[in-house]
Amino acid sequence: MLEIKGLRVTLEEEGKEILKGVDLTVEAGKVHAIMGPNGSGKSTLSYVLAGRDGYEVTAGSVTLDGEDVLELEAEERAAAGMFLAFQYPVELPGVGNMTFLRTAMNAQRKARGEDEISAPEFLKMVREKAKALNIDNEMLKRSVNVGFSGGEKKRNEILQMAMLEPRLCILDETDSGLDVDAMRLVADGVNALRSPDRGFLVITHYQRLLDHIRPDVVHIMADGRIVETGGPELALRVETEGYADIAKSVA
Ligand SMILES: Nc1ncnc2c1ncn2[C@@H]1O[C@H](COP(=O)(O)OP(=O)(O)OP(=O)(O)O)[C@@H](O)[C@H]1O
Repeated sequence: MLEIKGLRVTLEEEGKEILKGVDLTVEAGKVHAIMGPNGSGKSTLSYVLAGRDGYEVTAGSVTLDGEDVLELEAEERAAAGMFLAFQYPVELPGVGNMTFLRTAMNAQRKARGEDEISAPEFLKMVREKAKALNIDNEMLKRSVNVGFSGGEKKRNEILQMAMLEPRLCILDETDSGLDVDAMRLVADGVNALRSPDRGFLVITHYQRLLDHIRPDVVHIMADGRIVETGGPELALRVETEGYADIAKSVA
């Protein structure tokens, strides 16, 4: 489904190379996790996939179901079914959470040539999904993420993901700053979305999220490359050995 080949990326302003040849394939129905030391390029990879400005792709390719992702604008990527839950969700003062969700859903439906979702259908869906994530009606009425606690912002990201039902979900450190109960809710939200035609790329530092979201494949990124790939046991190895020992065993 998602195929990344030899991806090299530099920062536009400084010309510093961050990604140094990333190869990664995420199949439909699979959950891939990426772990790795601070500064190894994990967030950069997610930003480049989402189409954020400021990065220059100097080599390699990214395709989603055979379509060249790098040629698409950020909103076209979303319409193609990519969703990114950010490490630092943005606040949108003056934009109501419900209005935002409905507008985003309808923009995607329009791009796919589908009819807009009706108000009653939308309300039913958002209430149901918000309830599962312990997001109350008052939070749905507030401006997007404004004054939300860190954990509330992360749960709100998962609500967006649940409403948009993307083909490829990318979660960038969605577990950071979550208390144990909130992490469970986030993990349950992700697990509820698992399906044979949906793929996940989960960036995380902690094994504990992966205890709840059982990944099919775990990758270790170091210095802008995927240096090791394995099953869930690789995440456990990181927990006990740390990255330095794994990097040594790879070198
Ligand atoms: N806009 C920027 N300006 C300067 N340096 C940057 C910028 N964006 C990324 N970098 C650098 O690129 C490297 C990779 O950063 P990135 O955020 O992708 O790492 P990460 O693996 O996600 O780290 P962490 O685990 O700490 O979140 C770091 O050294 C970072 O300082």
